[in-house]
Amino acid sequence: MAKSIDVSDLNIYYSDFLAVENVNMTIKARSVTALIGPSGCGKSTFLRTLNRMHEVIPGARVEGKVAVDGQSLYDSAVDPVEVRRMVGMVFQRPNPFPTMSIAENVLAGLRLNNKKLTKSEAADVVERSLQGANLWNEVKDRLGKPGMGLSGGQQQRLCIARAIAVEPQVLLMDEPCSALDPISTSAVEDLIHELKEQYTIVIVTHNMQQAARVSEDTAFFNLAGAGKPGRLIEMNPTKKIFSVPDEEATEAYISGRFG
Ligand SMILES: Nc1ncnc2c1ncn2[C@@H]1O[C@H](COP(=O)(O)OP(=O)(O)OP(=O)(O)O)[C@@H](O)[C@H]1O
Repeated sequence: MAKSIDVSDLNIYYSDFLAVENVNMTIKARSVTALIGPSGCGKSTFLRTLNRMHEVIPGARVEGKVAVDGQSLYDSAVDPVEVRRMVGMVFQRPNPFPTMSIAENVLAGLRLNNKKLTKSEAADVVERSLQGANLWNEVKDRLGKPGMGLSGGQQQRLCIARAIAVEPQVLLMDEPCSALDPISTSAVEDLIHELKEQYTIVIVTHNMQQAARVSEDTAFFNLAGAGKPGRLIEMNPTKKIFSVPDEEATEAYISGRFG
């Protein structure tokens, strides 16, 4: 089941550097939320706190709370590995495992979680995940061939298949189309539309048309100045952000006056 995310009073640090300050935000279940804002305002940093990938960087830490359906992710009893299973991630550049076949790539996350599967269970997961990522018809006759042999857009959908194979509830996407051509971008955007029936999706994008096309809600982050922390300026329904935003800074950014 897709889950909602509540962020309260979140401060995000790299050692002593406060990169993002005081974020309060509610992300709706089964919906797409876009994070936009100028370079360096902390969109990717914030995104990585939603599945505890931030703390993988030495010295990186957070203060405050992130709760997924009421469960606080940073409680001491919570296993970060389980968090990352529940909250999957797709990166900017497609990153299939180079030595693995298409099918092995889809199964890689399950294998990492030590899940034992029979041959027929594995075949089911591969088919269901590739169907879910709108890639099945294109690859069903070459599942044993290397994942790296696919086009960039196909590789990104393979990475999405790999992410959904472990049945997460939330999918984080960090500029998932920035390395893709317009046709592949459109395929991934169509897929995002379908995936939101089942998953809560948070997507970082530099492309404002893309935010407008794919998301229900948009959060605009900004920087008060060089060396200052990023802040959430405004979060609202995407239609409102792109027509009558509450804040002048949002208006200036979306109309291309800065950023
Ligand atoms: N590994 C790191 N160590 C130290 N500082 C970092 C690290 N990663 C990011 N930062 C800093 O944190 C701030 C936010 O960076 P982040 O990459 O989250 O911004 P962004 O909005 O995603 O930018 P872009 O749109 O350019 O990808 C920046 O000042 C950046 O220099």
